[in-house]
Amino acid sequence: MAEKNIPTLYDWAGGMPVFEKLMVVFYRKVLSDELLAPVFKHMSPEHQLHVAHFIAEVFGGPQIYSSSEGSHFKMIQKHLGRHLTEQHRKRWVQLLIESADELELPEDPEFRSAFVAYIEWGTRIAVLNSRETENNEDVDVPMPKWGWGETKGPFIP
Ligand code: HEM
Repeated sequence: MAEKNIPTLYDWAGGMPVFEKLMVVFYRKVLSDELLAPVFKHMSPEHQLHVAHFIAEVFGGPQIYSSSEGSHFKMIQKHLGRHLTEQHRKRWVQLLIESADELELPEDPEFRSAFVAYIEWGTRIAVLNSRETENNEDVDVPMPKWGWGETKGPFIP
């Protein structure tokens, strides 16, 4: 397959409606989870939409989060001083994967490998940032970009 025809993870997942629905289902689970509910009880009404836009952008979607809602710097800022634990992180990952299954996001090994790799990376960064009280990043640090990685996808049956 010519490189220019390789879809982004965003397109392969089904575009923005899929990311927005994913976060609705995910935060419903989060708020009824006894470990995570206290962490998110003060989240803003826009939170789930912002996270949907953030992840969509990382996966090659439109620059909605970084152009009008926040920046990578601001996202880091939101995690500072929250003292997230490995237990929080693992539950977050588990609930997100369950939500992806429920919404029938693509199940092919290539997509799921790239998806989980980002979630694993992003949540570990969030935990590290949550131990800091100051943001040591550059204010204009670019958004992360995530592609197919080692699988060089997408899945071709
Ligand atoms: C890939 C991993 C993650 C991404 C991409 C991410 C993304 C974000 C973004 C974009 C915001 C800002 C939302 C806004 O502008 O309103 C945010 C805030 C926040 N995140 Fe994360 N996050 C991740 C992992 C985690 C984990 C593992 C936890 C805890 C278990 C967590 C807890 C929070 C909390 C508590 C806030 C602030 C909510 C509020 O009170 O408004 N995040 N995150």
